[in-house]
Amino acid sequence: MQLHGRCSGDVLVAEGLVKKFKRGPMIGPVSLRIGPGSVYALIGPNGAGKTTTIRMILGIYRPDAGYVKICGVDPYTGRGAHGLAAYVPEETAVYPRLTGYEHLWFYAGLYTGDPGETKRIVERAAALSELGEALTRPVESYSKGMKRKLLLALALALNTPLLVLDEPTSGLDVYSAVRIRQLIRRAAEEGRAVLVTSHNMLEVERIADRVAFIAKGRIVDEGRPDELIQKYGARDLEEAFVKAVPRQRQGAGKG
Ligand SMILES: Nc1ncnc2c1ncn2[C@@H]1O[C@H](COP(=O)(O)OP(=O)(O)OP(=O)(O)O)[C@@H](O)[C@H]1O
Repeated sequence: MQLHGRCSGDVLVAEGLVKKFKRGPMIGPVSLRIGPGSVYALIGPNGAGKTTTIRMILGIYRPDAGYVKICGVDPYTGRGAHGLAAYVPEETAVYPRLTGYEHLWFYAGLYTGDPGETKRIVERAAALSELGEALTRPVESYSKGMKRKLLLALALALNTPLLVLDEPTSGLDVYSAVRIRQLIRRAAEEGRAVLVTSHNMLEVERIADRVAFIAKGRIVDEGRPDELIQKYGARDLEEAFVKAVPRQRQGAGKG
């Protein structure tokens, strides 16, 4: 597998990102960087601002302050950003009437205009999904976990420098979760930069090279899992997180 030579230096640079919701809290400022070959985990309580941060990074929300560069390109203005990031949101959105294969062809075709490359992505995603014959059935017949596996397999099969996975293993059975974690590590070994959110601390300890604790819309601490565990005198990352983010600092604050 070819490394992602399209980026020199960090794949993702996010600097001082702020989002102020009209009727809601202020998220940020948030800054983070992810280099090629690295898995970066955002950990935080419900409502801390993880998904909002991801949406700003991907150009879905325009930040009120700060900037994002993916391989040097601003994803909001869009010019040259196509094909730089693959994203699996927390809520799995699929077209119910399309079969699994039709989904793969549709999204792979959006990613690349090249028919040969589209076919390679579809074949790779089909194999990674392990959905077998089910890929010929409409997605409305899939379980929640099967839909998730389909979209994860597609994102893993795309050759984007940045891979963003919002709670990737949520709702997956143990075997599938173990496999997805292996595939996330493999994606990093292939040179991709991976941004994940997770509420599963054991998972984060296993897959992440760096971790950020986020609370009330801000990054409270950041480092390698072992560094954070040591810094907080904790037995594991879960304990370090609970020490770093006391309960009253959980959700995002009002702007
Ligand atoms: N479109 C919106 N309008 C107003 N407020 C919003 C909007 N989207 C998110 N928020 C608020 O911003 C805060 C952060 O939400 P966000 O979805 O980023 O949290 P999260 O860390 O991803 O949470 P979870 O772990 O529950 O998925 C919450 O208080 C949420 O209510």
